[in-house]
Order: sequence, then C-alpha cells, then structure tokens
Amino acid sequence: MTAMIHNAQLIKQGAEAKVYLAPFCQRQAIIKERFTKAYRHPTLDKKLTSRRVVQEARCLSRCQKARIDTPTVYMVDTENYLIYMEYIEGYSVREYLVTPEGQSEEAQTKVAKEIGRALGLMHNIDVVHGDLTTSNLLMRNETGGSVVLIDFGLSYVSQLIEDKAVDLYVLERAFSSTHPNTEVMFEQILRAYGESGKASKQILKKLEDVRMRGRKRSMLG
Ligand SMILES: Nc1ncnc2c1ncn2[C@@H]1O[C@H](COP(=O)(O)OP(=O)(O)OP(=O)(O)O)[C@@H](O)[C@H]1O
Repeated sequence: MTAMIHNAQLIKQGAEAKVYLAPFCQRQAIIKERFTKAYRHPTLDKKLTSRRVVQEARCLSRCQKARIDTPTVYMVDTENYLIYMEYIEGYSVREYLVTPEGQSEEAQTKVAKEIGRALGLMHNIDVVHGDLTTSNLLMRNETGGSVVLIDFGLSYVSQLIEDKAVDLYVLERAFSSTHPNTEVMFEQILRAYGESGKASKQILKKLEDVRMRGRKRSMLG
C-alpha cells in the first residue's frame, strides 16, 4: 500500500487497520486501510472487510450530512479497503485533559458541552459510534479546539435506546479509567447530551440500567 501512495507516512498500526498521513489532491489526507484476516475464508473475508469499509464511510458521511463535525470523506476504495478522509490538525481530548489548560474547570466545561452536543446529534441520526474514547475525540487547531468525532470503524446505524446507552457507557468507562477526577466533566457531557438529543431522556434512563449491569458483572468477576 505504501508503494501505491506516494509519500505515505504510517501514523498508526492497529489490529484491524493501518492509518497513514499522505498527500492527496494538494493537501494532507488520512488514509485508513483495513486489512484482511488470514484465518478467514478469502471470499468471505473480502466481503466482510469491504462491508466494514463501506459501513465506516457511510456513518462518517451520515454525520457530515447532519453537520456533525467529523472528517470529510474524500474517496472510498473498496477494492483495496481504503478510506481517504480529511486530516484533522489538532490533538485528542485525551491529550488535552493532561495539559494545564485542559485541567481548568472552565476549559473542561466548554469541551464537555461540545462533546455532549455532538453525541446527542449523532444519536439523533441513529449513528452508534461503538468505540467512544477520549482518543477518538479530536480538537481542531483551526477552530480553536472544537471537537471532532473520529474512528467510525465499529459504527453502525441503530434506533435502539439500549445501543445508544451502551455507547455512552463505553465513554463513561473510558473517562473513569483514563482521566481521574473528571466525574463532574462527564456529568456535564450528559447534561449537554440531554439537551440536544431527541430521545436523550430515555437514553439517559437506560444508561442507569447499563451501569447497574456493568457493576453486577464486575462484582461477579
Ligand atoms: N481524520 C483524522 N485526522 C487526524 N488524525 C486522525 C484521523 N483519523 C485518525 N487519526 C489518527 O490516527 C489514529 C488511529 O485512527 P483510528 O482510531 O481511526 O484507527 P484505529 O483505532 O486503528 O481503527 P479501528 O478502531 O477502526 O480498528 C487516531 O487515534 C488519530 O490519532
């Protein structure tokens, strides 16, 4: 793949995908390459891998149409399992929260409101992210740190309250395991979410059940 794309720089090698930074149409772009799995039957594997690529690109485009800040999809190559998308210059919320600025109450409130609003809008259009972490929330340099949702690799479309509640729970767990003392910030995310989502009150109610199940499970080991 590096041979096919001129000047590609590998920025992340994951278990499912490689992410490159490369010039594309006179600008820097992100190219995400999903790889096939050797243990699967080749025909089935090709089908599943290209389906994943299409699903990721579709969820990204669906968000973009609803004016949710996500990387613009430039091109999808299902033959080679590639998505070309806008490169967001900035840093992740994960990185931001450990900076002196990111530790201030005021900054955290601002970011929390943006995150909650973006998630509310995303769930309004029935996109479930599937992997919400503070690394998958970027802050754009260009706009002074507005929040961009990335990595729709596990995303899908669902109307189910349960799926959306689990999506929030995944983020809550990510916050509590990665960022100590951010309970207030997470509450603010949920408040903003409650104000911008259609069925958000029901989803937040469901989140309480999901948390309870999570607690029971961890008690049982
Ligand atoms: N559009 C983008 N702009 C800037 N950086 C990006 C962009 N997309 C991805 N990145 C960077 O690459 C990293 C990995 O990307 P991503 O999270 O999409 O891949 P992944 O976790 O390996 O994929 P998956 O979870 O689908 O297997 C991100 O954490 C981020 O640092």
